[in-house]
Amino acid sequence: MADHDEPISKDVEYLEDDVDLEDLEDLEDDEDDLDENDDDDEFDLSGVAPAGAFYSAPEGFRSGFASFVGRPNAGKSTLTNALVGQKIVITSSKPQTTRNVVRGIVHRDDAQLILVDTPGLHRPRTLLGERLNDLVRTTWAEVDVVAVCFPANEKIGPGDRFLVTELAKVRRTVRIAVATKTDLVTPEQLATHLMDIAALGEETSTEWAEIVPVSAVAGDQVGLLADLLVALMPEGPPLYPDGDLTDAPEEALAADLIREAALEGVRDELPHSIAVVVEEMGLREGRPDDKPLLDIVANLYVERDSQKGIMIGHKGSRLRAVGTAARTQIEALLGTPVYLDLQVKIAKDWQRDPRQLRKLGF
Ligand SMILES: Nc1nc2c(ncn2[C@@H]2O[C@H](COP(=O)(O)OP(=O)(O)OP(=O)(O)O)[C@@H](O)[C@H]2O)c(=O)[nH]1
Repeated sequence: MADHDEPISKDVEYLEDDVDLEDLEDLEDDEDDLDENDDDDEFDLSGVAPAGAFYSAPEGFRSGFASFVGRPNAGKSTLTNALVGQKIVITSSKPQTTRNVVRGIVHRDDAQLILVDTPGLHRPRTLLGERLNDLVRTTWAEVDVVAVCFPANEKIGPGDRFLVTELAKVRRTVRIAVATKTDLVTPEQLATHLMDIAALGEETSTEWAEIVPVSAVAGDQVGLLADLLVALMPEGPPLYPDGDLTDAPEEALAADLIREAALEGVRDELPHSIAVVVEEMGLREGRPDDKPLLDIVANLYVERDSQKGIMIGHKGSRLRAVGTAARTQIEALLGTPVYLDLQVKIAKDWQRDPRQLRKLGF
């Protein structure tokens, strides 16, 4: 009988704690060394312009940060992609697949809008859940505008109320409401939805600076939403070079795309058990300039042996399909042919283990 694991990975590996105190102390020593060098001309920065001064801006230029929030599946990632005009944030029909804060950048003649895509806020059940909620609140306090997404095809419910109430605790940040997926409802249903959003605002003492209906899929009102967001940004120079679409490291984008591919067709608890870490990424040496090849070595972590079997599939068929789908997406994003070495590993109960969470980047 064939061993299903055979072509992919023979051994079951557990994560090791590879950050130890000694490493941290070494780092502190290095910082001391730098301090001692303060007088050295070697660190002369006089020729370097201050941050923001690299990019000149016309009068009245605006720049700032906006974050889309909302219940899982509300359409936040799809909207970010529609605004930026290129696929940079993973979208999936499974809830809560967006873990990283990935920014999309909208470049316009009059403004630069930096979109921060956060995970959904939810009642925490695990340590991971708590950390994610902290991350969300920190993001809310730092951005210029928080845009709460309410899918038009779903009734406003306790989850939305919880989120808007939590958001009300963050002072200063401007709030707007976005009614998403308007292509899925009739004008009458949309009108009711918009009134429900207004009522929720009153109930939670939230002042919506705008209430905007959009459909990212139909491309309806996406431009208007961009205009409204820009109008709410402070005046200031562009913060990123022209042409940058995201400042997330390419490793994180690749890891997201692998996770997205792995999530296709799996159910129940498994989506929450998957984490992807890109271990290595680099252009293969010795290739002709016109035929580059990007090598990516990635590990897909699950929590249990049974899940590993599901991920790998019969004779490795599922993992191969995931690898091919992910590779195609990464190639499209980065514009370089990719060789993807993908292995499935077990990190036992990683969602509940602080050491493992750190190792996996949370
Ligand atoms: N019909 C329609 N579907 C949409 C629209 N926007 C998003 N969707 C679909 O809704 C689902 C969820 O969209 P996402 O953008 O991944 O939602 P999200 O809010 O980022 O989800 P999480 O990351 O799980 O919080 C996907 O299947 C999208 O294709 C829209 O404007 N119209």
